[in-house]
Amino acid sequence: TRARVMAAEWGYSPTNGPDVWARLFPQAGGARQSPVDICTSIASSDSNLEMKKLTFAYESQSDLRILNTGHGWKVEAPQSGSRLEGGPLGEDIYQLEQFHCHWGETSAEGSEHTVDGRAYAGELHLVHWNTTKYQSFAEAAQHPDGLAVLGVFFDVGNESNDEIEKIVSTLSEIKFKGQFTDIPDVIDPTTFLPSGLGYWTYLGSLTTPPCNECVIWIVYKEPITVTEEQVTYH
Ligand SMILES: NS(=O)(=O)c1ccc(NCc2ccco2)cc1
Ligand SMILES: [Zn+2]
Repeated sequence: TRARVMAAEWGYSPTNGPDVWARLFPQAGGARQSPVDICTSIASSDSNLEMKKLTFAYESQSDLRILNTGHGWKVEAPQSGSRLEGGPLGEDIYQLEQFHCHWGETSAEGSEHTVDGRAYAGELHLVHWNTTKYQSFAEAAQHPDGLAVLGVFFDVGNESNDEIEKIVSTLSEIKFKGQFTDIPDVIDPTTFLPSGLGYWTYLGSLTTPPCNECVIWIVYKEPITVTEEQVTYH
């Protein structure tokens, strides 16, 4: 049926894009949908967040599987030894499940969140789930505090990012949606994070179908620098 075809083919065109996602993914019409435009003038600084520092600890992994999602790349990186906690996350521990990026046709746009109306060239998402309260990623994605996603903006500059290079250097092997390959290099997700650890946080959702309203968003203020080649389709 049309419903099945639609569910398989959500995208970003006028006929299958965000404006019609709610027809098949009811949560897309909800009250806490992501992405949002971050208006820095009304973002309030919350003293308790400073009290309880956000801390993270990741493992380095090799032979991670990278998938062409049709909208960018996704690296499956379940890390039982990883921990994200503190800041807006209360007393719960969140564990890394995967990381992926959103980018555009040109480096003029591509990020999902915008800051005072400004889009960045792209955006990296490190997706974590609440292992204190839930038994699996899929279960956590059904609850308002189930996931925590770290967002890092990509700024285009002259220096390439060595860790991102390890990832995008494999894309020539997975030119088509659904293809995957293994990244031989050792990847340490810590290296994706900017040096300045200031962030904005809000309660939101998955930014793509099924658009579950289950994400505590933590978006770093400082972008990381990548080259044009590292953040555009080619
Ligand atoms: N861009 S994002 O970080 O908000 C994001 C978007 C979609 C998923 N999908 C993973 C999923 C959860 C339940 C069913 O499928 C995961 C993360
Ligand atoms: Zn994402």
